[in-house]
Amino acid sequence: MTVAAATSVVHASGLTLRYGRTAALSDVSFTLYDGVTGLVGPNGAGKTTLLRIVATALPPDQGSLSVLGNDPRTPAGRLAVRRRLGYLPQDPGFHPGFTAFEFVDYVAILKELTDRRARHQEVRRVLDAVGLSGQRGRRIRALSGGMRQRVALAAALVGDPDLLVLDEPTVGLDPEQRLRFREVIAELGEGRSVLLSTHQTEEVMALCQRVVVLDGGTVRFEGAPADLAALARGRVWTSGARVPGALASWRAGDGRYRNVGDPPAGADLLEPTVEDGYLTLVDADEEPTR
Ligand SMILES: Nc1ncnc2c1ncn2[C@@H]1O[C@H](COP(=O)(O)OP(=O)(O)OP(=O)(O)O)[C@@H](O)[C@H]1O
Repeated sequence: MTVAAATSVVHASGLTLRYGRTAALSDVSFTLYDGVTGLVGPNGAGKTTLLRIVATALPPDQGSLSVLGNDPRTPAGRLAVRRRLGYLPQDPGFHPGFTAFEFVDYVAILKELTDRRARHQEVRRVLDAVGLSGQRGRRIRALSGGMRQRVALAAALVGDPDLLVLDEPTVGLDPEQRLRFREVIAELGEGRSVLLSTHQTEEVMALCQRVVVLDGGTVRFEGAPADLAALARGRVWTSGARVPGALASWRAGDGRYRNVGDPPAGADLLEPTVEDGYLTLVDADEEPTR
C-alpha cells in the first residue's frame, strides 16, 4: 500500500464521463486529503459532474474511485460512503412549504437518525452551526437566497459526516454571509475532508489547503494555492494601457491595467495571486469545445 492510499480520503484515477456526445470528464485523477480542497474551473469544466461522482450520485463511465476507503461501484460501498457523506448539490430541491427545521429534519430521517429526540437535537445543532437558530420555524419560500443556501449547508452537516462535498456553497451570498460561511467551512475542514467548487479564486486562497483546477474535463493543476499562484511568477505586470496579446488584461481600481502573460522587457512585475496562476492555465474567454 502506498502512503497516499493510506492517508487519502478520496482517490480517483482515470475518471471519464460522457453525456451523449459531450465528454464532461476525460481521464481525471486526483487525491483528496483532510482539510479543505477547492475545485475551480470555467463554466462547463466538469466541476459539478466530478462532485456528483464523488458524492456517489452519478457513476463514472470508466476509472476507479475510492471514497473513505470504499468502492462506490458496489452497493455496499455506496451505502458505506453515503452514511459518512454530506452533500450540498447545486440545486438542493427544497420543498418550499417546509420550514427550515422540517427540511433539515426530513434529511436527518433519510440519514437514518431514527430516535426523534436525538434527531431533533441534531437538527437544532446544525441550524445553529450555520447561524439559523432564529429562523428555523420560517418557511423556506419566505427565506432569502443566502438563508436557503445556509439551510442546504445545515442539511449537509447532519450526522457530522467525515466528507463534505459542496457545490458552489457561497454562490448568491452577500460579502458578510460569505465570510461567515467561510468561517464555518474552515472549522469543518479541521479533522475532516471538504471538497468544494467555487468560481472565487480569493476564496481558494482564504479557505483551501489544496486546489484542483479543472478545464475542459481534465485536471490542469493539483496542489497548494501558493503553488498555483507561483505558476504566474514573472508573468504579471502593470501597464498604462490594455495589452492585446496578454492572456488576460484588465483595468484595476487605480486606473492601471494588470496583465498576465509574457511581459515585455523591463515590465513592472507584480507578485502573482491565485487568480493570476489560474489565468495562466485556463483561457477564461474560451468557450468549451467538446
Ligand atoms: N445532464 C447533462 N446532459 C448533457 N450535457 C451535460 C449534462 N450536465 C452537464 N453537461 C455538460 O457537461 C459539461 C460539464 O458540465 P458541468 O455542469 O459538470 O460543469 P461545471 O464545471 O460544473 O460548470 P458550471 O461552472 O457552469 O457550473 C458541460 O459541457 C455541460 O454542458
